[in-house]
Amino acid sequence: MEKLTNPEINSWNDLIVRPTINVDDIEETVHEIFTEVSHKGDVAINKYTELFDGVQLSSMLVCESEIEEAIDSISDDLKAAIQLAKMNIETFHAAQKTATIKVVTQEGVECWQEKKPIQKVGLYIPGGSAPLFSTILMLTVPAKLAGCEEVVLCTPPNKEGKINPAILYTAQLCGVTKIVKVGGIQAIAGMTFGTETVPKVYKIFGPGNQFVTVAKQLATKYGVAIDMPAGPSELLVFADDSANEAFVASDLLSQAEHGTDSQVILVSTSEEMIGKVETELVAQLVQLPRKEIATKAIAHTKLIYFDEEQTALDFINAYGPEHFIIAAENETVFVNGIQNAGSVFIGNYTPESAGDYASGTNHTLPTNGYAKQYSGVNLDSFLKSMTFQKISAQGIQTIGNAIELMADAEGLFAHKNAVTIRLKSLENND
Ligand SMILES: NC(=O)c1ccc[n+]([C@@H]2O[C@H](COP(=O)([O-])OP(=O)(O)OC[C@H]3O[C@@H](n4cnc5c(N)ncnc54)[C@H](O)[C@@H]3O)[C@@H](O)[C@H]2O)c1
Ligand SMILES: N[C@H](CO)Cc1c[nH]c[nH+]1
Ligand SMILES: [Zn+2]
Repeated sequence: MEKLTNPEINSWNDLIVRPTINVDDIEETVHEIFTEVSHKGDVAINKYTELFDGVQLSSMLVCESEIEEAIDSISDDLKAAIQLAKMNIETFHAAQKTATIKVVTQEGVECWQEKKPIQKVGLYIPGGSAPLFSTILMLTVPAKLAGCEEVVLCTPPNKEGKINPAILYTAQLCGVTKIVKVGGIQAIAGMTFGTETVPKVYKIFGPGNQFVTVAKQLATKYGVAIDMPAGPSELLVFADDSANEAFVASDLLSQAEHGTDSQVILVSTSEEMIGKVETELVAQLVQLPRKEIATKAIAHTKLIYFDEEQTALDFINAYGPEHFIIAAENETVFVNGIQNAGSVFIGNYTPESAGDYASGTNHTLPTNGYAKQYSGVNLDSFLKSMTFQKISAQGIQTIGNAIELMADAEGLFAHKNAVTIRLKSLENND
């Protein structure tokens, strides 16, 4: 952990760098695997599953009996919890539906915009260090609400070639019909190029480690869209003296336990609170089953003191955290002033875990500062906006001359002529 006091603005660029592996090294591996999967399909996928996941699979596809077995093995309490979360996520995402926008811009010129589902989508569900079945809810619920026709789910198998039962239960609950046992770069490559078993999709969604995130970014070069770079988890908490240090430490550890490359940061205008949280972190850390992972993540934690709330807020906006918790007396300043964050959690009783699982918001969010330009997954992520227009004879007479003049000025005669020919035809009929 590093403690900093009023860091100068010219040092912020260094402070906001995430503890990630060198992307250049990963890029080389990603390129290699993409090339091989594009040429050899399933053979290449199986090779990399054996290499990275340590298992040789007889079939990549999850079969019906595996799903039935999984359903039987999940407790009723867990099933009820998953169903409650699904209901809240559905309620929140269904409310994001918008009506068609229809406007008559000039008499006889009618324009409208409608949303259409992306027909084929691929969902990546992380499974390397923890089976994130909650991510299935976050991705399938909006995909189904949007009306996507083909939904394929990829997730890595364990060393026995199996998928965690909670992943299978949640997938069938959400109506996923194709579950492929493949993870990491090879999964993203499969959904990018299509193989004998993995369908090619139009857009890939979902979080993952740095290998997955770099692979998703490369997929865009091959014409596949992605939701956003959603890599190793991050949390930034602003806490003043009104915060509860035990709550703050528990939140920071909740994201630190995701992976050794997670980053959690505390920003405060109270030196006393920083000290209290530090003590709590040490006390709570030793009790965690995943303390080895969390300890490594906490090693790159920064505890930053600022004299002024406004400077603290400026720093937070420069950092652009995936998750931002506000535990402050003056919470409105932060709620109104935050510009760059994936998801915001307000007050002492809003743990980040609530958004991870069950409050209703989506947990697939931009990391590594991408909250400055990307939104988290939402209903619109699964839709495209299409525009339509219908112009009457009267309408083309109203705007035709403007089009002719503009086309002429751009030196595009054929554009101009497409209007002129119609105007002349109308004149001749008069
Ligand atoms: N930003 C978000 O919205 C969000 C949400 C949930 C989780 N996450 C993050 O997702 C990540 C999940 O990571 P994970 O590792 O547990 O699961 P994962 O499924 O993303 O990755 C596991 C796969 O990585 C591949 N792999 C492992 N080592 C490799 C190597 N050396 N070279 C090439 N490929 C390799 C393997 O194929 C393996 O199947 C965590 O970092 C977590 O913080 C982010
Ligand atoms: N915190 C993760 C997003 O960064 C999501 C998650 C899933 N399960 C638990 N947490
Ligand atoms: Zn989490």
